[in-house]
Amino acid sequence: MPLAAEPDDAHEEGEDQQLLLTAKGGPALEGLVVGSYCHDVLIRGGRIVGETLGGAAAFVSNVLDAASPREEEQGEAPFVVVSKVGRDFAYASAPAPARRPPLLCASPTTSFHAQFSDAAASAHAPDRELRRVRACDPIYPADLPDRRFAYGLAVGVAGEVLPETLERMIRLCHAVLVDAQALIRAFDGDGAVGHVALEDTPYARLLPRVAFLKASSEEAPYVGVETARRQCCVIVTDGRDGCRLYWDGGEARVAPFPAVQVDPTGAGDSFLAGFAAGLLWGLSATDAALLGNFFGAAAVSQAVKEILEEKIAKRSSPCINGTTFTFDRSSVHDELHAALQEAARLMPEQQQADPTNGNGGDICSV
Ligand SMILES: Nc1ncnc2c1ncn2[C@@H]1O[C@H](COP(=O)(O)OP(=O)(O)OP(=O)(O)O)[C@@H](O)[C@H]1O
Ligand SMILES: O[C@H]1[C@H](O)[C@@H](O)[C@H](O)[C@@H](O)[C@H]1O
Repeated sequence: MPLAAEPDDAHEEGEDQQLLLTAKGGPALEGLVVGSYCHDVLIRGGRIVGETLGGAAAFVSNVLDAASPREEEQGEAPFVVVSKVGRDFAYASAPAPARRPPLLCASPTTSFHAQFSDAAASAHAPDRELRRVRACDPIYPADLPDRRFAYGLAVGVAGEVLPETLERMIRLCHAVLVDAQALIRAFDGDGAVGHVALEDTPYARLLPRVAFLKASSEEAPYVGVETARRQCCVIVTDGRDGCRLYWDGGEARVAPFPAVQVDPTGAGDSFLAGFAAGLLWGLSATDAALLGNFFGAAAVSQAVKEILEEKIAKRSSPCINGTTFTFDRSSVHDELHAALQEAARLMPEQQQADPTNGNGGDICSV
């Protein structure tokens, strides 16, 4: 496993030269998450169907808070988020930004329009066309705290993690996990998100000092898995089919968990954070990928919450435990019934459609 530090940052003599991501006995497991929060506008059939907090940092924070190990006396999971937003940022009080506030810039918050085809509502992998409509400032090396971290997650969404920033992360962190989307995204004049080959970017030379590189199956061809796996471990996520790990000398498939997919946004981010949490618990990479798959599946299956958000206006006061229960069949009853029925219908369909669900990972050597 490659070490993150430069020779001049070399660890003390006798220090464990392996990945220091273990919950038992290692250094404090503080993490460094670098990538900006953003605004996501979800569009279906030409209509805005949702506006949400986005940015891999937000999804990653939620999963790390839920799943990473911490000492009993620690209130919050130990990690820092370095993220940038503008004064228009709409989600400062959402849990992730409230706990770990972003740096404020003069430029506007990065915003994406995600255009979903109708297939997005089905059990199959959705089509999502992404367009960056606003871009906040990049994150510079000087924006990072000047201290050591057990691990780093480079999770940019709009090219904000500059090559020199990734390099600084590598110097500061024992092990760095990188989402390929932070490295290979390109934006045309309209902001449409495309990809460039990783080997043509200034990030390519940093790969041997990265521990894990995660790419979606759509990004994998731009990463060049066969070349990259000789430099670091590459994980390719494949939606409802789970993921594959590729390293120099072997590969493993790790099976998915069933999910009713409503919105794929954040699946990859949640995967990476779940995977990192698994490593922090001391799991092998293949076992940690199970945790990644679990959180990826959880991220896409927001079915019931989304349905409730869409169909039911917020009550002014919650009435559970109160004396204000009513028993009328309201006007949303039938609509709610139909939406929940559709979600329930998709669940077994999806499980049946994928006979590999529930199987363990198959490891093979190459
Ligand atoms: N429909 C699904 N059913 C079960 N698990 C899923 C589903 N979609 C995603 N996952 C889980 O989440 C992981 C990441 O999903 P995916 O490969 O779609 O990432 P992605 O394309 O990077 O996502 P995004 O860019 O939307 O965050 C998968 O490896 C899988 O474990
Ligand atoms: O919030 C989302 C999410 O972080 C996705 O992983 C990323 O691909 C999108 O660009 C972003 O808008």
